[in-house]
Amino acid sequence: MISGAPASGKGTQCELITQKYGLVHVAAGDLLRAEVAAGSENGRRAKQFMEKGQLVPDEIVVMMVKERLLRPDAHKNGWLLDGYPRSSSQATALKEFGFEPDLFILLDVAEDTLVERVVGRRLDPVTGKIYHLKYSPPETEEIAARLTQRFDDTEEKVKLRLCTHHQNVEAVLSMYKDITVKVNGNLSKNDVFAKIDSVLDELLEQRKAGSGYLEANKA
Ligand SMILES: Nc1ncnc2c1ncn2[C@@H]1O[C@H](COP(=O)(O)OP(=O)(O)O)[C@@H](O)[C@H]1O
Repeated sequence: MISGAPASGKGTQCELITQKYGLVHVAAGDLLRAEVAAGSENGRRAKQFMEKGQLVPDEIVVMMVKERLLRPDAHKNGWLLDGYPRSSSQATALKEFGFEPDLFILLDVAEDTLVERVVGRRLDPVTGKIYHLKYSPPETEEIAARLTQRFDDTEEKVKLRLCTHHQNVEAVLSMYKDITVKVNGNLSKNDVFAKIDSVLDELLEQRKAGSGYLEANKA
């Protein structure tokens, strides 16, 4: 699981993590935006909350995330949950569905950095890649020309989302304190990934050693 304030770098780090570890990236925000784009009833309802930077009601988000996690690819390759859970009720629902995370990564970023990142954030609708006009500019003019901005990526709206984040983050953290790794998200995206990569690598080593132990015991 990866968590953090709006624009703390969750989506950017998920791109790098899934490239290296082959996990299925399940981002609640992306699932919701897909429903909004599809014009579904859930999407129409969700947009009302998203525009105010408020959490979309559990009865929409929880089922959406659960169905995605139950798909074979997530079961086979493992999942990287991004932007969920954002409340204790969402964390409890996940546990009741039998989904237990191995690691909870919390990206920690200074507030003024977050606002600057949001205002400059752009998305490539063709590849889904995340860019920043100043810190991670598009590689080509062609990409630059088609970049879009999220409807909730304005200075006024990110302040609302930050408020929502601060209201909920402690309750969620308290449920994963034994597996939480806090990562300094103010660094460059590659330096942040280097830290996350070393933690994941160590976890895999432990897992292998552990299974080796179990195998040895069976023999
Ligand atoms: N787990 C969630 N529960 C409820 N609403 C959510 C959840 N994740 C995302 N949302 C809604 O979608 C919006 C965008 O979320 P996201 O794409 O994760 O962006 P960010 O992390 O930058 O806020 C949030 O402001 C909120 O309205």
